Amino acid sequence: MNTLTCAAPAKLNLFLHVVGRRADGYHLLQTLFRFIDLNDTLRYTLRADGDVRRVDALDGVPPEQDLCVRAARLLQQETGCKQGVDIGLEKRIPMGGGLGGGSSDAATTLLALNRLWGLDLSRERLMQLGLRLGADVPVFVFGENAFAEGVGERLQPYPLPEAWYVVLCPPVHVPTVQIFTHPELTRNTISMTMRALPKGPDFRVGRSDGLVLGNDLQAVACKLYPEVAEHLAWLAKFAPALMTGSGACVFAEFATEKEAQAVLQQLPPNMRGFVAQGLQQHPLKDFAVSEAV
Ligand SMILES: C[C@@](CO)(OP(=O)(O)O)[C@H](O)COP(=O)(O)OP(=O)(O)OC[C@H]1O[C@@H](n2ccc(N)nc2=O)[C@H](O)[C@@H]1O
Ligand SMILES: Nc1ncnc2c1ncn2[C@@H]1O[C@H](COP(=O)(O)OP(=O)(O)O)[C@@H](O)[C@H]1O
Repeated sequence: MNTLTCAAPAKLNLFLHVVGRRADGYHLLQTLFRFIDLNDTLRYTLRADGDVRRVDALDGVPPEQDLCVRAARLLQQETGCKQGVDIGLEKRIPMGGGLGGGSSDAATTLLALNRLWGLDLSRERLMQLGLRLGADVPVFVFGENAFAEGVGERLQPYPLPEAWYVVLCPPVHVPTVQIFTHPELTRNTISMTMRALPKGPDFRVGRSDGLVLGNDLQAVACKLYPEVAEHLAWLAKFAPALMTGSGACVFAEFATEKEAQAVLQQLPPNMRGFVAQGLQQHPLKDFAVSEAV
């Protein structure tokens, strides 16, 4: 086996609460991750000389900062592996939209090279390595829709119903760090247990009896980027609408693809968006093996 072609799916945060802050400044979150069927495609080809190379450029991301390259080099450092790889990336997930594309590319790289290089690291070990690359990486290695705590590394599977999403992409780039460091960010939402949430199959975005499940990063993002507020207001005419992650993308949930497409067709010409189906699990879920418990 010399090459592998693998998908890296996007995610939505179906809600996101900021419940505290760690001593190092990182924020403690509670969030619900859902994978969707918008993928980047990555192609890995073995190199015998030990080099890790991106074969096509990604706008605005120098190779040494590229999360795929960093993931591959981290694996080499940690395992002493002497093999290299050429990495091709077909980018479809909008960058900096809160859809987790960079993190997902990194997770897919860890999973794919673990196999291509024959490293045999466990899922848990790959998740630990992933966390060093970004707070969102572990869930993609975990491979299931999940309730996440901590900075996103404490994960419990959360099965979700079939659903379609209209996702709108406001034409702005929202830097994650700008939202998390904003003085007006609220950081004291009451923490809850997963048992307080509706049972997975009953979960509906914005319609969870008695519980307010929003995105605590949204108010600051809307203040700094009025385009985010405008896109939310348009989508909210059809169904409860929320921002994903630190933005800028916003989404609403629908029970059928037909309903979602009907909304997308009414999108004004100055707005961009797409329809995506919620996945039940990550396409590479079976690529890693968990440690025995
Ligand atoms: C907000 C979320 C929700 O899923 O998603 P995105 O909007 O990025 O998709 C994530 O927590 C983002 O995770 P990720 O994009 O991996 O962030 P990182 O690279 O680890 O962090 C970027 C910067 O954001 C701040 N940060 C990030 C995560 C966190 N829990 N607390 C923070 O304060 C830190 O200042 C950090 O330096
Ligand atoms: N392979 C990659 N794909 C996308 N972004 C990357 C990648 N490698 C590094 N980055 C950097 O990570 C930033 C965040 O990207 P991304 O994960 O797509 O968005 P978000 O964190 O908002 O979900 C990008 O703006 C880019 O500078």
